Amino acid sequence: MATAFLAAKRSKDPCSQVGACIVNENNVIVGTGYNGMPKGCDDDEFPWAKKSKNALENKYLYVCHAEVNAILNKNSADVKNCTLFVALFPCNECAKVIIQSGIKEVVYISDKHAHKTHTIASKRMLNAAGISYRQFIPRQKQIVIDFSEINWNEMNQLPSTPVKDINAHTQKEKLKEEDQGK
Ligand SMILES: Nc1nc(=O)n([C@H]2C[C@H](O)[C@@H](COP(=O)(O)O)O2)cc1CO
Ligand SMILES: [Zn+2]
Repeated sequence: MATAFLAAKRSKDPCSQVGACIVNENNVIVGTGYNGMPKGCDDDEFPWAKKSKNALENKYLYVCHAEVNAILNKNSADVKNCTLFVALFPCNECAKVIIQSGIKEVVYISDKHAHKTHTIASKRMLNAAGISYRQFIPRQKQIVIDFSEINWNEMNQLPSTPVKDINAHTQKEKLKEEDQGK
């Protein structure tokens, strides 16, 4: 799921950055994706608006959802029996592609559009197709990516800035727990 969230960071959608990550039966990542305009449709030229009276000036007719991009980006022959990790519950259009692609499980974090028709239709199709879905409850609220970590051993010291300390602390706690056989 963290990989899905990392992929989301690449999205140019100013409102909702959504990421998806597909893993195979051995939990190996076979595809990632995020919501964005189709290839050749410049992210800076196509509209990101949501509420223009002219539907052609809103993003919805153009944007490719994270789930579909992750499936299309797969580096394996297919995604049969794979699990899709995605930040938001898939819409009806993505559900169709998920079903047709052979993905067998969807793991999501937020179902904030549960009341909307596209989610209700999505669940109806996923249920009918026998695709399971479950909510992911993260054990930790955040993971900090610290590029300087790679030099820790070399420097033979722990980082000193507050952001780095979050990682240092987590790392130290983890090592302590491992030592204690937890
Ligand atoms: N499961 C999803 N995957 C996605 O990639 N998206 C994308 C489509 C839009 O770019 C954005 C939703 O825009 P907004 O209505 O929250 O401003 O997130 C949305 C959903 C929700 O169904
Ligand atoms: Zn969708």
